[in-house]
Amino acid sequence: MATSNYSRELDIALLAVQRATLLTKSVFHSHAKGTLNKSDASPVTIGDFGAQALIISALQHNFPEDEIVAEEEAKDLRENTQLRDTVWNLVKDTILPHEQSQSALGGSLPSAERMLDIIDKGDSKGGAKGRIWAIDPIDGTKGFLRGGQYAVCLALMVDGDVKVGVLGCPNLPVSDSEPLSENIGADATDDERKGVLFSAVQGQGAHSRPMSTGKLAEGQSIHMSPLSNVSDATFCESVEAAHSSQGDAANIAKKLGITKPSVRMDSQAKYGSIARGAGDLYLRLPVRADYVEKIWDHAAGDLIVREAGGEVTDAESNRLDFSHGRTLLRNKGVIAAPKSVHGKVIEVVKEVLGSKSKV
Ligand SMILES: Nc1ncnc2c1ncn2[C@@H]1O[C@H](COP(=O)(O)O)[C@@H](OP(=O)(O)O)[C@H]1O
Ligand SMILES: [Mg+2]
Repeated sequence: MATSNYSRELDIALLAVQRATLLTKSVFHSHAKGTLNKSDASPVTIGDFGAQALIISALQHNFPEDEIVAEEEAKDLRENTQLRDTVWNLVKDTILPHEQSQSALGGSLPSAERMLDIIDKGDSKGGAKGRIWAIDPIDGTKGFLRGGQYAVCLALMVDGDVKVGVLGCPNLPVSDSEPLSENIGADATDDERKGVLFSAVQGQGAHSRPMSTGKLAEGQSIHMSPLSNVSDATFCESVEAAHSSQGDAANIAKKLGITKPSVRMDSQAKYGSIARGAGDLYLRLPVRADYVEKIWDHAAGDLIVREAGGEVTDAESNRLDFSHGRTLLRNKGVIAAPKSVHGKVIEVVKEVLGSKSKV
């Protein structure tokens, strides 16, 4: 088979994520304005289903043979017609303003029933063979609900290896050079300086572009910060203490000589932020030994950081392995850092986590 540069996959993924992100934003605003009161469902439920439907419909139109691993299934919508109709009304009204994108994405979805079937196409078991897309329609549920950071995430894996990754981050600054503020996780009232799409293709670098409502601009190349001294690092972690041990992260930071407070934000916006050099490290440290990470929470971010010149591994320094189904069965935790300091960070991570297991 001829080698692919994945340019068509990237174009479709960017348009699909742009359209889905616009839908999630409109759900958030309608909810905030009280115009979504016909349903009792949470706005995140509505946004999740709607975004997943839009992305899968674009993928099915363009790549009908590909498999899809997505977070949601349509069961709840089949049982609740009011919820189904709320989602359907949003999905059928979410269009991109320029003609060309509409036809590239296959136009509008034909009916509410068909929308449910499309949502259920995300039930692939994943695995080590073939072309498989991973979708998280709203990553950072908690961030979305509080008006903070969240991301619409899409990645293409081929034989278990991530080839294309796109993250739609509507509440991050447009500018790659804006440093991370401590309250970025909470204070994200959107204005025209917010909203960014990150993307990467294996071997072709990572890029960012504004999340416009119209035709997308050319991507700007992004890079991890050229950090030579790890003690100068700004590190990112989850807002949710249940998702990543903030105590372990604080111990690790202290041992590395880091004095700046951590920047807490929800979702894969953390991967995008360090890939553009706005922050330096992303530490995700297991809280519960039995929790297994999901591939849709990491596939796009993993490629974007690595293509920006960073290294992404688990807490034991193994690469994230996307070839074992819907979860990262073989990995515990995530450590993402510029190549220059990743080894040093891992050394300290092992020291801190290792000393805990001996207690
Ligand atoms: N105990 C746990 N440990 C680690 N991650 C968890 C977790 N419980 C849920 N998650 C995942 O953490 C994701 C959010 O990551 P973050 O904390 O970086 O914002 C959630 O994605 P969703 O928000 O899409 O459900 C969910 O899949
Ligand atoms: Mg998620």
